Amino acid sequence: MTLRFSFKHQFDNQSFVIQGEIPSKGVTAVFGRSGSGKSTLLNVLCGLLSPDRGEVTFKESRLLDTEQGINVPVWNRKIAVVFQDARLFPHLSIFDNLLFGSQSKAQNERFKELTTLLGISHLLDSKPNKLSGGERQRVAIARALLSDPELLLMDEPLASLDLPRKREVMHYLNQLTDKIDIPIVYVTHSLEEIMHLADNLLVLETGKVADFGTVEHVWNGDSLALWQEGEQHSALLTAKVSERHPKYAMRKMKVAGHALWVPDQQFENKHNECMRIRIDARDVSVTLSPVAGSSIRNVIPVQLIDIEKLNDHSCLLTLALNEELALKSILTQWATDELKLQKGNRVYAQIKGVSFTQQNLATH
Ligand SMILES: Nc1ncnc2c1ncn2[C@@H]1O[C@H](COP(=O)(O)OP(=O)(O)OP(=O)(O)O)[C@@H](O)[C@H]1O
Repeated sequence: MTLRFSFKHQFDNQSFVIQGEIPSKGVTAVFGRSGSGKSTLLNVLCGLLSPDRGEVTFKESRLLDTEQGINVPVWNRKIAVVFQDARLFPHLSIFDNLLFGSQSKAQNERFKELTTLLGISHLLDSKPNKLSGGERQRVAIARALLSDPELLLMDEPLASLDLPRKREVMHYLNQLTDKIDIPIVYVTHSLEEIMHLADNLLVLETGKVADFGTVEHVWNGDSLALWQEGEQHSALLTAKVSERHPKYAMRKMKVAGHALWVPDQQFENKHNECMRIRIDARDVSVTLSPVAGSSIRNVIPVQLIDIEKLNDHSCLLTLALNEELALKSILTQWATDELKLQKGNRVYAQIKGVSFTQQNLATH
């Protein structure tokens, strides 16, 4: 673990007792309801807020220790922050914005690498007002990284963009996070961003850490239940890209020793790579035996390990693929009764092909 924090702070109407550790690699998403303390945590990490009591240690050096009177100022922490709005200087070109406050020279390899990775090389002579919101945000990310930080904090960097722009910047961020080797702490309200970008997930609830772990672990646990109400339940699994179907444009994905067939989408170069796959509970149905003559290609033997009543008419089933991984399925109470489903039953999960859209697969 590279970044450790433990602090207490009291605002007029809200107290925070937040402690945790963030690994030295990858993207750690910070998620939680409005007011749960996400920005407060970021502000303490970068030094914009001095908490009442606490400590922050980064790579064994103390950035904050209220007992010892240590509080390294923002500009000496080697931490860069990207905010929701790009905060570019309107009168400067993109080139000058990028070099503002940076040690790097334009010829510098790093400059070339970052502007290429973020797809902004062709924008260097423009002024910020000529750029789209997504492009401005990509410039802001490049500028943050050109200050050679050892830690990057991002506070809802996509929140002010419309959906197509969000996806555009997410695509660039995805490539970037594979290439840069500093840890990123990424505040977001979006499960889609988490699925596509994050390795770890820290969930805050009313000023406290409610959960922390790999994205898959936290996603499939209970702490995201508020965000996955009713029809929105899903399971997030890791799948290995395997062979293409000899006749049809379908690709085999291996999940927990089972094969899932999904529409083949730009997977040629990804053989044997792992991807994330989100399977929505509404796309999973249950049969007591494999049905002959069904149109559904994906039929997997599972064990029913939990039945939860969602409302008057539907139930949420948890279907174990193995000891660690499970699918979720939403069935009507009627079907659950008629099939006499009970915990422990061995049944078959049928997964509809519609579950495998581009949005449900992440090259993470
Ligand atoms: N400077 C401040 N002065 C007084 N109270 C504050 C201050 N900053 C934050 N708070 C309080 O702390 C709470 C948590 O704020 P914070 O910005 O950390 O939440 P958040 O999880 O980032 O919320 P959001 O998702 O809405 O940005 C706020 O609801 C507010 O009540």
